Amino acid sequence: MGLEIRDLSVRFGSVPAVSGVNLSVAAGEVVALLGPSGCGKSTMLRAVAGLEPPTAGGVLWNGADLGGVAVHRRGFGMVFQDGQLFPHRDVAGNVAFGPRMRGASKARRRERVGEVLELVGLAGYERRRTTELSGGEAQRVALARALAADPRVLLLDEPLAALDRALREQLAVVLAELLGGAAATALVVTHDHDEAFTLADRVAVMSRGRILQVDAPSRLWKHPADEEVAAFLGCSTVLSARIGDGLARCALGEVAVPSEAAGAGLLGLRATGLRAVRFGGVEEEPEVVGVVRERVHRHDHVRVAVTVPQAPELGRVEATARVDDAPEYEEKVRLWLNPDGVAVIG
Ligand SMILES: Nc1ncnc2c1ncn2[C@@H]1O[C@H](COP(=O)(O)OP(=O)(O)OP(=O)(O)O)[C@@H](O)[C@H]1O
Repeated sequence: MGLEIRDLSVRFGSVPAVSGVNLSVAAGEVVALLGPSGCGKSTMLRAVAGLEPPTAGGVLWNGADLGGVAVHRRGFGMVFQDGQLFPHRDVAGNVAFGPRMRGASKARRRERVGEVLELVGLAGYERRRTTELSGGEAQRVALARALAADPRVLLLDEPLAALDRALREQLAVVLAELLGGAAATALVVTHDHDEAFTLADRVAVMSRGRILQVDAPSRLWKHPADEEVAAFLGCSTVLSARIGDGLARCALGEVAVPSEAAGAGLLGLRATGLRAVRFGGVEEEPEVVGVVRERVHRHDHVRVAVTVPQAPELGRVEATARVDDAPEYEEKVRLWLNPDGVAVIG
């Protein structure tokens, strides 16, 4: 029950934007569609809303096919990147739109507007003009407007993308709480990993019109289904390993893995999965040594690329070092694997 997307395809002329996608969103569940630009996320959301006719397949709500059901009769609420508030109405006028369309009394509308503005943290904003709101406030009003109509499903298309990074991170947490608190059923399109992982119960990774994997964030992070998903989730190095007893052994050493898997496997390493530490030649040479070939200062760490003399086949491998003791260019460093940045592929 809930929302079901079944064998959905949408073509634009010769462009297959969405190709045979299956996905279900249970009542009260938040699912994020995550993928690079042009992979078909927005088209899929628009097809669910009824704004884009499917070439094949369809969308069901609680088992009933929505094929012939017009956009405004689907009972879905939409929020876009730029809010699209009605400029000639104040905040209350925008938020009351849904309840007014459904014939709610004036008193009930006022009550509902107060409730949802409170929910999005904008109590008292009723009479504000939409042109005088900050970007973050405008998006919260857009969300309030969608929520006020008591939608069966919220469809959010990059709801925070127009905001600056700090505000985006802050509002993602607010939105996650809000969706959870309202037990909302939602499908959220985003190209931002952190946003998807913050908001969603499950994340669907899309590429070229298809869904590659749908899983809970923690599972997706530790067990990407294949190398493409792993690369998309930031694994810049893939290397073979022997896995057993909760340990993976590879050319860069040993690391704890949560995998039940045993035998030959593939590890995906994010830069945070490999730490580069100076040893200055004072101590005995460590087991796994890298030579720094590139270094870039990032906000809270130094990103280095190293070559590993004992595993030249890996080429340059990304690793992280501490800001306050960052190795120099060409310096030899001790390498160790950090389980937080290591995924078991497949
Ligand atoms: N109205 C349209 N007419 C023709 N082609 C379209 C149309 N809308 C989208 N496309 C094409 O369909 C594909 C998927 O586009 P879509 O906007 O769904 O991707 P997206 O993943 O949402 O990308 P972004 O993150 O950049 O918004 C792209 O190749 C795009 O160029």
